[in-house]
Amino acid sequence: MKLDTKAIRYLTAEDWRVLTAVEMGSKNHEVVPTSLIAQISGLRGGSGVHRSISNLAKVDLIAKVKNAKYDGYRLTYGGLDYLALNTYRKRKAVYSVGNQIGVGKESDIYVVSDEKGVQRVLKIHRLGRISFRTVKANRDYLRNRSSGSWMYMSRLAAVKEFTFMQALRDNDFPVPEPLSQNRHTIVMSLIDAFPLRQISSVADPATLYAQLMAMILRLASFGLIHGDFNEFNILIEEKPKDQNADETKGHGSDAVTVNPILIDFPQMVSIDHPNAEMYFDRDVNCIKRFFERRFHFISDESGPTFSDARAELSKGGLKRLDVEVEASGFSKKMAKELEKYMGFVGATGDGQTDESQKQDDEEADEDTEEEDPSDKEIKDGVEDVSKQLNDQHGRAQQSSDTG
Ligand SMILES: Nc1ncnc2c1ncn2[C@@H]1O[C@H](COP(=O)(O)OP(=O)(O)OP(=O)(O)O)[C@@H](O)[C@H]1O
Repeated sequence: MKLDTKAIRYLTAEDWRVLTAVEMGSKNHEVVPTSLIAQISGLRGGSGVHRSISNLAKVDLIAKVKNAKYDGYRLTYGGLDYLALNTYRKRKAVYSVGNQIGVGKESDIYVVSDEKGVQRVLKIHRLGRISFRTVKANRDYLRNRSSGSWMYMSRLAAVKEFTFMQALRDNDFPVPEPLSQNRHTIVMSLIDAFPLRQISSVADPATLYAQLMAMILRLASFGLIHGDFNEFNILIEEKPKDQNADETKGHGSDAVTVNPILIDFPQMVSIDHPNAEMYFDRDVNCIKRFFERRFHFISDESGPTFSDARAELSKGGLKRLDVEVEASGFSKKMAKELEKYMGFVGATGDGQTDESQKQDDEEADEDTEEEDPSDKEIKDGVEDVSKQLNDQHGRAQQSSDTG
């Protein structure tokens, strides 16, 4: 679905209250009865509630659902988008929404501006929008999920991305600046660069290759494995070597430095994760394979191994970011829930070969029974996340399940 902001300026204060009420009601009702919407919004009795409900339904921010027992409404992704945008507007994080610049498998990327006209990136997570082609085993499971459970998973993905981006940025990793997070979305700085995937040649592949391998190892030294390190998730920023250099020298091989920027880490895991070694090797091999195919570059060295990664970690002296993120907003419980989902959709990264995809599908198959989250779990989860989101600023949560 597309983000269509046309209707946003026509919503009245009452419409916003009703939209918020539908969201709140969704926490424990898959279909929110009209009477509950009226009650939560505090607009009881007047014709206002009904007018707002019909306004919101007309522009698809809520949708009418006929239940066996009663009729009611559910929030749509459009409604959730509007609520997030309204929060950003109040926080002065986003003033206007511009063009869509990216469509990921499960996200939409927009350029937005703040009040001063500074451009930023709004990333909207849309889990559940997977390509059913790639999902063999769990097709029915996925189709039968309620929209609320997708929204919940999308929130988890946004919280994960924001928490990791903050931790990485704080430790001088080249990632966009995380600016704000709300619901299923994040706002980050705009990187003026192309994905590695779109780059047909580089002046010095050996240097870029070494930079990328060093980044994989440096992540490990902080306790992290990326898990999806590939040409889609790395932007290549080219900067003149000497900012004051004479422009007439042009941008030949000596005139630019090449900075890889990591923009996406949907599968980042701890180096202590049971599959850490597999993820690590896959990251290394992804880059090797890409450099060979695209730049016909083969390194003399075999590339870092998982024991190199472990050795980096045991040098010590650095923070354990895998532990830090758990304490600062993305708990182990949230990680597990998101991982379950990833297992279901076989969402194992852009850079994977068919073979490993097949393997993952088989693994997901075996786990089907056990991994079906109940409605209760989903509801509890929604509450957890709302709490997390409310608490997010400035508080390092003591997670009870860090052990
Ligand atoms: N901060 C940013 N600055 C500039 N461009 C960005 C930024 N973030 C994302 N993009 C653009 O949007 C595209 C998709 O972004 P991203 O990889 O984060 O989405 P995704 O849904 O995770 O994609 P997929 O799962 O298909 O890899 C990127 O390839 C890039 O071109």
